Amino acid sequence: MTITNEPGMTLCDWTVSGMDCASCATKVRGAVSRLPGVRDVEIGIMSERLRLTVDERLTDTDKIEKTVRALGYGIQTRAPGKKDFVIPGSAPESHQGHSHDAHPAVAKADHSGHGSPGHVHDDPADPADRGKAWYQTGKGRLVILTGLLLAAAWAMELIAPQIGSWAFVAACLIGVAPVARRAFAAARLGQIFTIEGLMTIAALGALFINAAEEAALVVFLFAVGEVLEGVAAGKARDGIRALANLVPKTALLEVDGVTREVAASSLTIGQTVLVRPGDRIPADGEISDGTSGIDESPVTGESIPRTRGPGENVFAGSINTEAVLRVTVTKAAEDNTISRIIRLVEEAEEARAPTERFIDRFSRWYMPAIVAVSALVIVLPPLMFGQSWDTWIYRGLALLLIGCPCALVISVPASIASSLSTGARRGMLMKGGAVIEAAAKVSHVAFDKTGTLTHGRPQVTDLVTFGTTTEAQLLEVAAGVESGSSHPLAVAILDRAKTAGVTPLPARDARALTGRGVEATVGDALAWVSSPRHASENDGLDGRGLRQATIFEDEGKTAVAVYRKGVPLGLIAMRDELRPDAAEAVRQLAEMGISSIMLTGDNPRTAAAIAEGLNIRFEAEMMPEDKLAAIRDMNAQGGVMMIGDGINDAPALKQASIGVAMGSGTDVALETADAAILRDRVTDIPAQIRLAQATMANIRQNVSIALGLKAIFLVTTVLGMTGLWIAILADTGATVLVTLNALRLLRYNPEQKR
Ligand SMILES: Nc1ncnc2c1ncn2[C@@H]1O[C@H](COP(=O)(O)OP(=O)(O)OP(=O)(O)O)[C@@H](O)[C@H]1O
Ligand SMILES: [Zn+2]
Repeated sequence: MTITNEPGMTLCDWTVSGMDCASCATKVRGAVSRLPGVRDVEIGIMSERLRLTVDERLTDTDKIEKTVRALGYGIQTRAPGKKDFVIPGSAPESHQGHSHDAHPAVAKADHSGHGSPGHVHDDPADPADRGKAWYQTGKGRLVILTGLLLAAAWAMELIAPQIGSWAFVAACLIGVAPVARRAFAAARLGQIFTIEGLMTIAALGALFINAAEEAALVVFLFAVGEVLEGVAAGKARDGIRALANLVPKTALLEVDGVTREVAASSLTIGQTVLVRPGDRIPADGEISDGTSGIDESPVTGESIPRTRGPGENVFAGSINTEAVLRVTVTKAAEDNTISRIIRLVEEAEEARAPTERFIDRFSRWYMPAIVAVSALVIVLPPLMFGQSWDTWIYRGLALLLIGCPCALVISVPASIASSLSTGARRGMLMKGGAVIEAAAKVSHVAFDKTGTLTHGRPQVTDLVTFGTTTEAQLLEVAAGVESGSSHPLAVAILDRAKTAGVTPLPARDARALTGRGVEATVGDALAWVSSPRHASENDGLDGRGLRQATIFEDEGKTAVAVYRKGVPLGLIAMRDELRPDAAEAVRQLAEMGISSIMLTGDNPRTAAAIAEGLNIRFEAEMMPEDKLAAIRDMNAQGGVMMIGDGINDAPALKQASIGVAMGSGTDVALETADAAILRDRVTDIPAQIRLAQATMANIRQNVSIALGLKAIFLVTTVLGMTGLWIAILADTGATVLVTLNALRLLRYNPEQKR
């Protein structure tokens, strides 16, 4: 679900730090959504991002900050230096002085969230605060508790059991205090069933029935769990952090021959930056001076550096490998390709998969249900069958701990986060869990021909002239008609005219005839460049010309006819080379049980010649609406993934279960598709499906681990076979296990066939 800015509503964008466990996100979401004026809350555990849609009833963002801080997490606005919250109708000045961005110091000092050892940025500046924060994180508590437990055990052995016992009580109370504080804060904000709450009740309850040793052990294990959860979550996040670190912070700005270092985020369009060999390029731009090898692997995943020279585009984050370059900035920092990719990956993490929504709903009643069952377990046997209270209180408390749905809730986002960073490293982007789920189930892949199976850069191969027309005259007219068009065929014709030194004739009223060609007025007559079939239907091509066109088409070339009203001028044949790995991609898909089809507007003979080399089914002479219908049919027979260049086949991409934009470089329409492939590799399509399948398998494993462990220990607890500390292990242990399993996806190589 994406949040849109409806009229009268505003979007707030925050970073929340310290959320390592899934119940954290649930807690923050629950508490914040209770604030008046908050309409919609999106939260990503892995991206640490909190986005809100609010209306005018929320008069001050301080409320959001306070709420999140009260729960024990750090919060910072997303766009430093930018006012990202304006209340409609209120005077902007009243908010200027009251900056929400000026809080980094406060945010830093307040990182008391549960276990966040992985965070570099949460070292509080003040030593006293640092000590406090350290204690409140699981890590600090763990060190202190370890000491206390050892001391208590030693006292019990060597001094007196009674003193040892008290030492355990003390350890338990010290350990549970910060947990209880968080539980209390959450309860005050309306979040009654939290893992901290259950923990506190279980620890105090164990003290109550004189199980101090075990209570202390439970508190200790909980701290262990928090530390491990923090480490694991930090690892899962690293992928995204690494992306964000790709863009250099500073740039060498050149003004009037003088260079000085400036913040990369301050660069504006049109400025010139100097990029030394070995440096990362600070902004998307065009090379104005110099030629060098550019390693784009950080952005597109393409590992072979390419030589780029003046006039060519480069991406922010790529590495200049050889020579000094001057680059003219063409995009502001937030519009850089890499920034768009990062935003996309972050948003992808927040877009919850259907499975995840189901689990969220499930956990909402699961926790209260377990609390109710625990209460019954405590009360019923002693009251009805006269059994011992202590036994059943103990079992009830253990059940409470099993009531934490953490492992289950984190199972899906952890897998998805790992999967997204694995994909992003290879230039494979998928917009969220729902897309991954759909991609894993795909049964058909439909390819557009140009720009996906082929390079999308056709070259003119043959010119045929009729009557007295010369090649120059033919090109003059054709280039004139095509001069307004950006169609790959038009580009090829204009290119050829240029190399032949022919100036296109001036043309006006150019009009695209979808799927057929272009018409325009050249001089005082209408002229066309169109498919042979369209031309022969309009007296632009005679039988002999049509036969010649057929010959070209059988060779896999695309022929277009050029003619004036009733006067055939000639034929232009063009060939678009197949991508070298297209056949391999189709073969891999077939191996995976997925059928491929090529949908093209080109004629059946050219299509057949191309399809033969690929071993792919095809449908030719398809108008855009035919493509839509074909995709709708395939949708009905199971999922279909449509691959296009994302520029002119947006409707078909939208119609498919998954639309994948493919193509390297600036033109990838990241925003229009569900997924994107940034490298020039068709085999990335089967790889992406493999990654999706591996992700879904990982999620299934995680859900089984989480539910399986809970189910087993639920039974053993009620039967009295396992106790409190096993219960806590079953919770935090499962969470850690699930996160570790998700991390395996970081090392998964989707390019390797299974
Ligand atoms: N600008 C143009 N100049 C000449 N012919 C054109 C032009 N645009 C379209 N045509 C004719 O229409 C046919 C179909 O074009 P269209 O752009 O609809 O195909 P497409 O389905 O996008 O192609 P592909 O499957 O190759 O990606 C082309 O093969 C060509 O014969
Ligand atoms: Zn938890």
